[in-house]
Amino acid sequence: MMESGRNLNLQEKDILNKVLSGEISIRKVAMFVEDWESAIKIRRLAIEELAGVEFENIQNYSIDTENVVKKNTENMIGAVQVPLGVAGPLNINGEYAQGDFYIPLATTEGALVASINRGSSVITGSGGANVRIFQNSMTRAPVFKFENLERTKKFVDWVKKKSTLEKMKEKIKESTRYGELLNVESFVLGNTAYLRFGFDTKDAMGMNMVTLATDVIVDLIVDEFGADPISLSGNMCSDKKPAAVSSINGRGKTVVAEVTIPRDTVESKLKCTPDEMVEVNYRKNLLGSARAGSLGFNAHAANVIAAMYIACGQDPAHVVEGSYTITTMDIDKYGNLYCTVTLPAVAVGTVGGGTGIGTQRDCLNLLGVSGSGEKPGENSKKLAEIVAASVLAGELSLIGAQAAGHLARAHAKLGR
Ligand SMILES: CC(C)(COP(=O)([O-])OP(=O)([O-])OC[C@H]1O[C@@H](n2cnc3c(N)ncnc32)[C@H](O)[C@@H]1OP(=O)([O-])[O-])[C@@H](O)C(=O)NCCC(=O)NCCSC(=O)C[C@@](C)(O)CC(=O)[O-]
Ligand SMILES: NC(=O)C1=CN([C@@H]2O[C@H](COP(=O)(O)OP(=O)(O)OC[C@H]3O[C@@H](n4cnc5c(N)ncnc54)[C@H](OP(=O)(O)O)[C@@H]3O)[C@@H](O)[C@H]2O)C=CC1
Repeated sequence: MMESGRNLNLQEKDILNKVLSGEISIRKVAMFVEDWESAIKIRRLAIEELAGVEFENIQNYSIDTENVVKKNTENMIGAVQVPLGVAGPLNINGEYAQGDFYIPLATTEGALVASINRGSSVITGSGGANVRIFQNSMTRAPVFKFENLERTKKFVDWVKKKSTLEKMKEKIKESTRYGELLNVESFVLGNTAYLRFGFDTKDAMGMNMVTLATDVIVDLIVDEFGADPISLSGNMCSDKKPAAVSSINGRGKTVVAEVTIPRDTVESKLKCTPDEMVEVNYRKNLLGSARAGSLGFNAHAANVIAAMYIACGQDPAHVVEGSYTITTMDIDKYGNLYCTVTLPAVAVGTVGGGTGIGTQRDCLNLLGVSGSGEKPGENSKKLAEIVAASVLAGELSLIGAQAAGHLARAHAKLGR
């Protein structure tokens, strides 16, 4: 356990004083000390002085800071901890995820882990969740401006040519070993054109990878067509913002999970009937979301996705895309409950980003997906399937609780 305390050597004291006097900026502390731990300690003590607070906890952590300060977190001063719960076993019959899984959930919302645990037990007792990935394409969309419509049209026609796509595919080899350009779609608004590039990023979630790859493609476009690039990201991607384009066309992995739950299991485990659940799903998730103008038609996909993403070192901002989830519930011909969740945009990786940090790596290891897959891409697909099955568990339990009239009771008992 790292506890870099308040003891400073003479050199560190001198630098702290210079930070406090404004001679050295917080950002540049690392340039004046021998190791990154000293820099973290000096910054934290400086912030204590400047803000008039005394930290009691953030200095205690087990993170290997060398990699974190280089790759993840600028101006590091410590770490916050999020409690980790586990749900499961959750039985999954996916193409990549097969068998029983224990789901790591980093959350402070009482009743959430219990809910996913209940959903997992219902799914596992019903023979498991079937899961399939229907699309795999991480997007980045630069924006270009043209002097007039004629030139805009010429640009879009040029982009459509097979030979242009081939050149772009070749060009990105300058920037990535694993990334592959799959396709490009053009969107026009007046004299502005957006190119929405789709990439296979293998085991990386891929946003850094595709940003760098798109940058070299933009160089090619400038050289070969002479277009005026306005921004490397023009929001048609659409990264970390709710957008119909990502919900409809998909972004990252598009994943669907299904389960059929026997009527008596619904009654004994979820304390309601399949018919009551279908009614709640229809009037709440479908009609209620439509009336609200929502892009998501689910109960709390974001809850499950946030807890898993934080546990597994994913970028939590991509919870936005996770919330496009659509939940369906029907009664099959035997009177059992048939439930599906469709997640159009799951942005997950098992290499890069926060996946290398020790505690997050432990969670990925728990799921058997840390690092590169045996065949690159297999681990991130397995993780995406596990995320979808976990969302299915969360939907079943919460809709069950609302159908049984247990939502408030559960949160009164477990959440306060
Ligand atoms: C809380 C339960 C699960 C109780 O559910 P229950 O059926 O009354 O509890 P039970 O004691 O009969 O236990 C049934 C199973 O639940 C699990 N379970 C039960 N308790 C625990 C526990 N302490 N720790 C771990 N697992 C637990 C466990 O799997 C257990 O099976 P067993 O192990 O006994 O064979 C249920 O009422 C429930 O799921 N409620 C919904 C809670 C929920 O999903 N909250 C999520 C947050 S809500 C929110 O943020 C979004 C919202 C609501 O605003 C969105 C919207 O608009 O809808
Ligand atoms: N830059 C941006 O605009 C944005 C960045 N982010 C951040 O980006 C980070 C995630 O980006 P991401 O690109 O996933 O991660 P990294 O930038 O960490 O890149 C992943 C690296 O892993 C290498 N790699 C090794 N093995 C594999 C494998 N099996 N499959 C794929 N790649 C492999 C790739 O090499 P190579 O490239 O040579 O193939 C790549 O360089 C997160 O920290 C996130 O917060 C989020 C949103 C936007």
